[in-house]
Amino acid sequence: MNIPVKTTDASYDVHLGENILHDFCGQYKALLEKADQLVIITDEHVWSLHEQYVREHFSFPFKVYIVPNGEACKTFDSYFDVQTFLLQESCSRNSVLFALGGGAVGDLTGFVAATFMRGIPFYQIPTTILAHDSAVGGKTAINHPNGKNMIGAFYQPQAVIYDFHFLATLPETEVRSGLAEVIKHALISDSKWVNEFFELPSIKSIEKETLLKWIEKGIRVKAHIVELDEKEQSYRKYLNFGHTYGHAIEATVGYGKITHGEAVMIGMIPALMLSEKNGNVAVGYTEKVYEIANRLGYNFQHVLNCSFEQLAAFMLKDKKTTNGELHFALLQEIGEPIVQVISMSEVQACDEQLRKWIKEGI
Ligand SMILES: NC(=O)c1ccc[n+]([C@@H]2O[C@H](COP(=O)([O-])OP(=O)(O)OC[C@H]3O[C@@H](n4cnc5c(N)ncnc54)[C@H](O)[C@@H]3O)[C@@H](O)[C@H]2O)c1
Ligand SMILES: O=C(O)C(=O)C[C@@H](O)[C@H](O)[C@H](O)COP(=O)(O)O
Ligand SMILES: [Zn+2]
Repeated sequence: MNIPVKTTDASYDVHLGENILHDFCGQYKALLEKADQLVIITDEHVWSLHEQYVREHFSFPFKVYIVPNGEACKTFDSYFDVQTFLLQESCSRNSVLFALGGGAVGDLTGFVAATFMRGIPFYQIPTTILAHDSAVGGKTAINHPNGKNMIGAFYQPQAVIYDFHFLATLPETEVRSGLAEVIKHALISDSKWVNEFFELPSIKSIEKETLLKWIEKGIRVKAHIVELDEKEQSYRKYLNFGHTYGHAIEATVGYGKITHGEAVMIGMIPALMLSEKNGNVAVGYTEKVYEIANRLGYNFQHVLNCSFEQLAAFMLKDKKTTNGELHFALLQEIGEPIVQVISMSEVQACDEQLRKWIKEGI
């Protein structure tokens, strides 16, 4: 199956399916044969699990560069190391990169591609559930101690090859992390879809077919919003639902010490509280989401390891903050996102409520 993405900068397809890597090589043969070098950027863990599959199904000669696992690769050091590798291997403007991994590898590789010799083509080969979000839409970045994804570019891939084969090796923690962005896509687009999550007894109970259907729906939501607003001037801010507080949690706890998805799930709780207060979301809805999040094993204890002052300092540096004003993605109704200016004291009230729930239960 293909989902087309058409932005002002680019048009490309997201290819979805089981064992599609080989077919992709056939489909893009003419294009890829023109490149002087193909370089796969991946992380240690993904390569140790999937090297054999890739060697068997990627039908062109390629070089591989291995970066540290997960968030540890979204650093200036890794960025520099990959660029150095490309230069040492005499890569040129005619070379092509492949990001094989989760969102961290994808964000790093995309940023390298955007800047190597002022831009070379790259393909996303996502291997996590979370990357149904990160591989689509062209946000690329590395982190800075002052904030998440602070150094980056909007740079669209040539195509996304989402081969479900890779998902089989994901541990439960990463399924949980990816599911948070799926739930985000549901909350900002479709209240009936959200109800499906309320019925889940556990992460383990999710059937593969259901998960793949949700991934596809999530990609469609993301692609639609990116098409409307590629550079995040308006609608794209909706995709940041849960991220103002979530990114602050991630930066305070320490990059890689909490999964991105867990931080986003935590961040969606204050965003939902604000949506009850300022929008028409039914009073009590946030409690329901908090309960299901706990049932699915999201760990809210991380909040207690962060002071509100630390979180506030990061929220003030959020990319959506302008002139000291927090622009929060909220919901007018479930499935109907909006962006509102929110005062820090309103966020603090939600933070206090959340801490109370974590310490005392609802
Ligand atoms: N660009 C965007 O639009 C966007 C959207 C959402 C998230 N993100 C970014 O994506 C990152 C999080 O994504 P993620 O969780 O996919 O990233 P990740 O690359 O950190 O992967 C998470 C972990 O799973 C491992 N892993 C990857 N594939 C695996 C597989 N098939 N089997 C077993 N283990 C596997 C990795 O080695 C890593 O340890 C964050 O940095 C976040 O900021 C970006
Ligand atoms: O694609 C987008 O736009 C998003 O906001 C998707 C988010 O899930 C993702 O985490 C993104 O990287 C956050 O972007 P940022 O601009 O807040 O760093
Ligand atoms: Zn995210």
